[in-house]
Amino acid sequence: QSTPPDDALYRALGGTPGLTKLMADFVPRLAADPRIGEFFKETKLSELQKQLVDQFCVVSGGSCVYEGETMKNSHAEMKIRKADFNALVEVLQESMDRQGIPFSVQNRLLARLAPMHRDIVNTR
Ligand code: HEM
Repeated sequence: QSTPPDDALYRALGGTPGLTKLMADFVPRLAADPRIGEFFKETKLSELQKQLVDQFCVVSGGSCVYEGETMKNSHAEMKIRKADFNALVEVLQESMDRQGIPFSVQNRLLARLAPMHRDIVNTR
């Protein structure tokens, strides 16, 4: 018998409805960000938004299926610096603030995203 997934963080984020609202705010802000908006100029934002909802659901312990690419493959063609990664995290924090997500919940999510920098940041 397998242990049930710990979905406490997923629930604290408001489940799929909460994540859907969060990404609806976050993705347009990313695309408009003066520091990193340029990266997204060829991106179909509605598709990215959907992939992010699924990915954040999985990362936070919800029972979703993420069908997108690995972080390594999806970012390989872009030259992403640590500063770009940090800028994205800042925009995400702004969006989480706007959704009223408590700071402790924000930090639990960010702790699960942080290790992804190894696959995403590929340029000095
Ligand atoms: C924790 C940090 C990040 C996470 C969790 C993340 C997650 C994702 C996901 C799930 C996708 C979709 C992959 C797919 O459709 O198969 C994606 C695509 C993309 N990411 Fe990230 N990403 C992160 C950081 C960054 C950073 C720092 C940049 C650039 C500043 C960036 C730029 C992009 C772009 C431009 C695409 C779309 C590629 C396309 O048009 O198909 N990402 N990311």
